[in-house]
Amino acid sequence: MTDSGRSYHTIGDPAEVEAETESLRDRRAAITELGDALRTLVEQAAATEAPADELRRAAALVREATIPVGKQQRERGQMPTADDLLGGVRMYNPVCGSGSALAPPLLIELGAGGVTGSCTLGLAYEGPPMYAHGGVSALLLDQILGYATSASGHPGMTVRLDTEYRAPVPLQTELRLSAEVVNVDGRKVTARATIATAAEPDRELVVATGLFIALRADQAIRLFGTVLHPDASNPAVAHD
Ligand SMILES: CCCCCCCCCC(=O)SCCNC(=O)CCNC(=O)[C@H](O)C(C)(C)COP(=O)(O)OP(=O)(O)OC[C@H]1O[C@@H](n2cnc3c(N)ncnc32)[C@H](O)[C@@H]1OP(=O)(O)O
Repeated sequence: MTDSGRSYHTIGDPAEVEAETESLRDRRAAITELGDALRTLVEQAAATEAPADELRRAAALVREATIPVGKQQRERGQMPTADDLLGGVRMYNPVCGSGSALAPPLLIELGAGGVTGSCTLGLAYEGPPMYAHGGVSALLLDQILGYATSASGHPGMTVRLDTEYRAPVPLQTELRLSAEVVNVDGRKVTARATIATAAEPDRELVVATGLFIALRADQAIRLFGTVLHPDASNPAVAHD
């Protein structure tokens, strides 16, 4: 989602996302700046035909860059301080996070009947020559399916992802994704998502159906422990 220069993984009305302090805003902007630089590096490294000495020079520069970035590292059980889990801000989400070198990033918008997404995949995501790796398509689809279930008020975890690859997904081409919830059966939520190109949005290249399960409180505690702090206000936890 982007507004006033922000570009990071968030869901919901930005006005409802917790008020950003000036320093948090600045830190998120810096995380996005680093993410942009990393994505450029990853893409150029996947496309480079530079000679060996230039590549070794680049490797030395990158190793140098890891020194300031590596100084203060969080551990697995700690959320990034720039994140707002319940507000939906996940700076390093590998699909949408503006701080992630892995994320295209996929930009997601909430609509009336579901969610839509857009991104362009570079050569770093290549599977078959000129086309996206099938696992990358599944990654994008799982994410947008998760958004659709959350946006419908039924967040959960993916337990099943059926993916039908009808045609290859072209690289360096603007893509359109969409997802909507098609069934809610207690804690089980089914959603459908598609990938198409922006030029031909009705031609479904990849179609996925995802089954999501809302976690019981005991499951959330077992899986996420102190990271999630499950309580009555946590919408990801089913209370039955
Ligand atoms: C901010 C918003 C954006 C968020 C985007 C996120 C998108 C990304 C989403 C993900 O990638 S989540 C990560 C990948 N998923 C996982 O790691 C989940 C791994 N699975 C589990 O940990 C457990 O399956 C889980 C805790 C979710 C559920 O526990 P159980 O497997 O014990 O299931 P449970 O006993 O609670 O069963 C609930 C119902 O689901 C059914 N079920 C569970 N797994 C199933 C399955 N694989 N296929 C079909 N049905 C399944 C189960 O049969 C049962 O049906 P009934 O109520 O009719 O008896």
